[in-house]
Amino acid sequence: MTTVGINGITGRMGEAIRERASERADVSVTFGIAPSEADLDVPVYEPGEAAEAIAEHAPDAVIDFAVPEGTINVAEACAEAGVALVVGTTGFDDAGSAVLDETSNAVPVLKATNFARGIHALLRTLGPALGALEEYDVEVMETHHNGKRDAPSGTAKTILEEISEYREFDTVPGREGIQPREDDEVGMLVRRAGDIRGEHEIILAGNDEVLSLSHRAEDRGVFAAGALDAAVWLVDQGPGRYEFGDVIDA
Ligand SMILES: NC(=O)C1=CN([C@@H]2O[C@H](COP(=O)(O)OP(=O)(O)OC[C@H]3O[C@@H](n4cnc5c(N)ncnc54)[C@H](OP(=O)(O)O)[C@@H]3O)[C@@H](O)[C@H]2O)C=CC1
Ligand SMILES: O=C(O)C1=N[C@H](C(=O)O)C[C@H](O)C1
Repeated sequence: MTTVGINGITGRMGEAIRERASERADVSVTFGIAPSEADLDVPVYEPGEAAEAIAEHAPDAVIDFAVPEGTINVAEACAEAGVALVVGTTGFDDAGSAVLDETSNAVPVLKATNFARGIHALLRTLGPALGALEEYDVEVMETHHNGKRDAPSGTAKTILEEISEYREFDTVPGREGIQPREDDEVGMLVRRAGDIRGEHEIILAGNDEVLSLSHRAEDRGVFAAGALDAAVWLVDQGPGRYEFGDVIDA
């Protein structure tokens, strides 16, 4: 049995993880961290009490779906206590990413911008598609619920990074006015509406044909399941940085 604490336990993903974990026998949520008070079936600590919470519950791992400053706070506590860290939070700046690198010198850290297995299958099809359609224009679009803070999504940034393995381009965030498309650009379109869980689409368009690669998460349970799988796998690894692909390939 893998025991985990959730950083951001009162959020949309915190709730989805608690729900998914309650259906599994291999993992148990023993506490959470969030700024607001909450009456849950596990104790909830304030971010300033992260070290105390970890010392008291001695979890095998912490799963983090919060905000970047909250991730940094809990990462430091995990490094100090020797606890594995799964990071789902998106929107880090370079300094935040450096803290995760530093944390991984002490403990195993697995960060993924998307814990849906379908997204990883999509990412793996992207290279061959770009290789086969070298002259085609590429555009990326993501759509999320109206409560999402960061844009473009972490997954969209991962998709752009993957494209950059195959092409040199400038990312153009939407277009306005007179702005004809250049050959070496990728448009990055962002939509926020309703309670859409998360949609990503890449089009490769030539003359007279369009290849569309798309993924739609229909329930946050799909991210929660992946994050729990990642935690169960990560606790057996040594200090270092890991990706969700490592869990999928294991
Ligand atoms: N990698 C993936 O597969 C996925 C990643 N995400 C990412 O996860 C993150 C959270 O998403 P979502 O659950 O929708 O967001 P929510 O806004 O619903 O939840 C955020 C949670 O973080 C808590 N929080 C705020 N500040 C801190 C802090 N300093 N320390 C600890 N906890 C804090 C909030 O508490 P309070 O309510 O008290 O403010 C809340 O519990 C986002 O970055 C999102 O992009 C989301 C889905 C999938
Ligand atoms: O905030 C969300 O909801 C999501 N965030 C992740 C991202 O930024 O890519 C993953 C998923 O699309 C849902």
